[in-house]
Amino acid sequence: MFFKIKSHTFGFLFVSPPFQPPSTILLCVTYPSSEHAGIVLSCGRLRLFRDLQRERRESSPMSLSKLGLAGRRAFHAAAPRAARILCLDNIDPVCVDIFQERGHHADVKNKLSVEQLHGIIGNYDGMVIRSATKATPDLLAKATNMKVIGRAGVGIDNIDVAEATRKGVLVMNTPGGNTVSTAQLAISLLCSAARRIPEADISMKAGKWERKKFMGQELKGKTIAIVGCGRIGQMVAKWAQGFDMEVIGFDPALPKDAAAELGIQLMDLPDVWAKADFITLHTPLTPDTQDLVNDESIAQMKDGVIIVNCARGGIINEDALLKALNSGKVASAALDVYSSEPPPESSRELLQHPRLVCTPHLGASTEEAQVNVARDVAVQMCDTLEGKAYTGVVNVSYMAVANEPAMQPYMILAERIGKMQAQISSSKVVKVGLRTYGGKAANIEANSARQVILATVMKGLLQYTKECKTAPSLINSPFLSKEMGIETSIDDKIHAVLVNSPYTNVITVDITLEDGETHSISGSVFGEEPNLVQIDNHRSFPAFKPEGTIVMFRNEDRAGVVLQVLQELEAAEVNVGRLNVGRQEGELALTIMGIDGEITPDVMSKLGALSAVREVSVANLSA
Ligand SMILES: NC(=O)C1=CN([C@@H]2O[C@H](COP(=O)(O)OP(=O)(O)OC[C@H]3O[C@@H](n4cnc5c(N)ncnc54)[C@H](O)[C@@H]3O)[C@@H](O)[C@H]2O)C=CC1
Ligand SMILES: O=C(O)C(=O)COP(=O)(O)O
Repeated sequence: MFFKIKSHTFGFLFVSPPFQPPSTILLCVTYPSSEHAGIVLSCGRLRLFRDLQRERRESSPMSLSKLGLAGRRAFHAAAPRAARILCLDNIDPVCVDIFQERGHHADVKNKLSVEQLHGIIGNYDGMVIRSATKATPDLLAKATNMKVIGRAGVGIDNIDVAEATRKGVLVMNTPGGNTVSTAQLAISLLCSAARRIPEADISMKAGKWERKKFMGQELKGKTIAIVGCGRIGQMVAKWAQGFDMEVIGFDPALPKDAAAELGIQLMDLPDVWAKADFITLHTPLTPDTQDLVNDESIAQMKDGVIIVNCARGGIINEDALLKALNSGKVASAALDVYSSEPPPESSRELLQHPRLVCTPHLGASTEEAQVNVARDVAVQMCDTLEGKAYTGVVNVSYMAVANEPAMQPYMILAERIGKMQAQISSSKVVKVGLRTYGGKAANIEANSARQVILATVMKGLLQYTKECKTAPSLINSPFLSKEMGIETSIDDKIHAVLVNSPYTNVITVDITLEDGETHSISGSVFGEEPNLVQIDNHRSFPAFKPEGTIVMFRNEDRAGVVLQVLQELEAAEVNVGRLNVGRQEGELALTIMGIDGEITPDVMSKLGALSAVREVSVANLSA
């Protein structure tokens, strides 16, 4: 292989792509300007570069900074060094201190109307909220600079996560910081309901002394059901065991043996309802948990059951609960959360029910929990805005992998293959299949790496898909692809043509067009340098750097055909900087050239009109 050639006039010239010395070569130096467009032709016969690619390059002079960091670029380049953060919902001051220490600007606004919030949200790169602010599609539409929403707490049901994802906004929460406080409130409410403390308190304050009226019950020996055995549920389980309660539970994500180690006997919901003396809810509010406690489930419960909800309003159907309290089926209930907060006037009957204990969403309202979540959210958001870590991100699982330096060349390659696939396709792409193979510094066969690569391919592809109305990013491209009905898949098998190839890593992107046509492009990273190594089933395809504007066509493999193309380009003052030809016995050749600047549709039609040339396409692969 030639990498550089000594020239008396120019010193060392780097040869790019690396050039395998054939029997005869003709070397000429051209000027990369339109003034000298086509000067290569004046040197006469051009010996075409062929079969260069099947050689591994273990090192490359190209640096990552020269390549540009695709992953970081996708999220951070647009973020200013000093981000502007809006802190809402009475967040603890430690949050602002951390943003300021880290060189960011934080504004605290605790009394904004929805209109006022809509008016200013566009100025901010980040927003910190608790449960009061609703991140609705309307708000997100106005949050044109938003990069990350930080929930200082656990529940994200007040954030339209799908819409945030579509807009390329990361959503993060801070689970853990308020676990102890919320579990403590759940146990407090349990005890309050079991011993009727609030009722007795009201009676005493009314000047009464009613010792017989408030008979309660012991927790010892009773069965408590934990629905949702995550952080809070597990802590409640541990403390309930301290009261000598028998703990049963339901959580589809918790393995049975892990539950057994925690002393929780897992069972299906109908058994949970039937066996429990006390039920405490600790799931997020999701379509699965909405109205989980309803007329039907209450009917399956023991008479006199006590229900506690410190998780989310909406998990209990409030009408069903009121009926059950009135009938005595539910002996008492304790609520910290409501389907609408603050609860409307229509909830009065429930809230004033003598056997309902209620608190105004206080689970996380302790000094300790508020400092914890405010500190965690600020650190997490700073780390993310600075591209250092992605802790707590709930809507995109692969950001940390996308940020690894070793992934950057693969992401550049993936994005450019995606761009190329979209631009050379004659109709809409309906399916995209990814195959990855090998990798050294980065294991591109790992599931998370494949997700990053696929998202990056789709980011590039959607940029050139006219049906895509939202700017694609690493964050939203999987979501947008799904929304646009583009089916994506990951396959383990290497492309048939590349079996036994010497490449140590390969990314292949197979696409299917709406008319059923299929295309495949493979690339490989040599050292840190992305290269295209395969297009469709073309054997002996020359490695080609996917950069700048490239023109590609199939042509009859005979003297003068490429020359005709070059002459057309010369006439249009288009300078050809790179040119490779892949040949295949008895078939059309595949010519790929890198040109300076743009090529007009008119010139493209002229190339297309050449009788020995077929399927001319152009792709802009600039960063
Ligand atoms: N009242 C308050 O101030 C607070 C309320 N919360 C609420 O508590 C919830 C739980 O918080 P953490 O324990 O920290 O979250 P977590 O994520 O650690 O635990 C939630 C558990 O619920 C389980 N789950 C999900 N869907 C389920 C279903 N359909 N049935 C049964 N289990 C299901 C999950 O597998 C997970 O184990 C939060 O989502 C939030 O809504 C959290 C903090 C404070
Ligand atoms: O963390 C949660 O999910 C909570 O519900 C706490 O809500 P808050 O931050 O106190 O409004």
